[in-house]
Amino acid sequence: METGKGQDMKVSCKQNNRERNKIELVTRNLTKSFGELRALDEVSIEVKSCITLIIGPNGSGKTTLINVITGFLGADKGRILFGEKEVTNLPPHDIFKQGIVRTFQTSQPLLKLTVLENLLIAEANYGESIIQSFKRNWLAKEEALVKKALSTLSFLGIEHMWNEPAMNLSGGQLRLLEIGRALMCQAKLIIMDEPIAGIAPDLSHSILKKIRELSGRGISFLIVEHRLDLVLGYVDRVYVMAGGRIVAEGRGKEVLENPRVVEVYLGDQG
Ligand SMILES: Nc1ncnc2c1ncn2[C@@H]1O[C@H](COP(=O)(O)OP(=O)(O)OP(=O)(O)O)[C@@H](O)[C@H]1O
Repeated sequence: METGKGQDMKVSCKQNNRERNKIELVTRNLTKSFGELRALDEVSIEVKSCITLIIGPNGSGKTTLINVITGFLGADKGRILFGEKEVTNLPPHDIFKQGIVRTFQTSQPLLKLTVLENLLIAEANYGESIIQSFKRNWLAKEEALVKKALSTLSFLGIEHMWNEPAMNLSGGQLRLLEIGRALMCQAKLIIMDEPIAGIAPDLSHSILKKIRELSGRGISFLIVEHRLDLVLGYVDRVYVMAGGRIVAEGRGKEVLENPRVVEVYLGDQG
């Protein structure tokens, strides 16, 4: 990994409180409708440089929020700021270039590539400047890139699989690979939709621990996850959505004590 950019996996750089409270991403009154349905209704959140979790019953607007933040859907109203920069309704590739990286399930063609190739491709996709510098000094660049990829795999604990087709990885290892691909893209904020869905508890805890460690090294996370029993112990801030609105917010497990949260979840079961 590159040194001095907060992503060197060998360097411990625990954040102080002020850094952890730095606001990375802000949404202000974000609104999105599908026909008559208001999927997002004046959603205002602050994602600080830590782990922020969004929870809520099915259909409450969590994925729509992620889609609008990452430019996959346009907002009807409202603003999104990343650092000082306005990113509202920018196309996905421009939002990606700002350092907001969304993880996706590894696609079918990528599953045929090796684990290492998956990381190298992620970095190569990062933008023209890298491709240009690659042309200028390709050997040194390639060496550095492979070193960075192997270091990332080692941090994630899947370095022994480097030469295996990604399709040979377990579900949990694939999630780690998705994180690895985001790290190769110099992500400042990683957005993950259900990172531990369908993963056994032991491996889920391993994934969440890695996320926690990365957060301590300056990478922010915005996570949507339904498995509250597993995830709540790892996050710093929780927003609860229902009917397209933020109905509660709090720190970790304490949010579940909020009567409004109990109400929306009980309503979901009924
Ligand atoms: N492309 C779309 N066209 C029409 N309606 C949509 C579209 N995408 C989402 N919706 C609707 O918007 C509402 C919010 O959906 P969204 O997927 O954001 O909820 P969610 O909280 O992510 O749900 P889940 O936890 O089940 O994934 C739902 O009523 C959904 O049916």
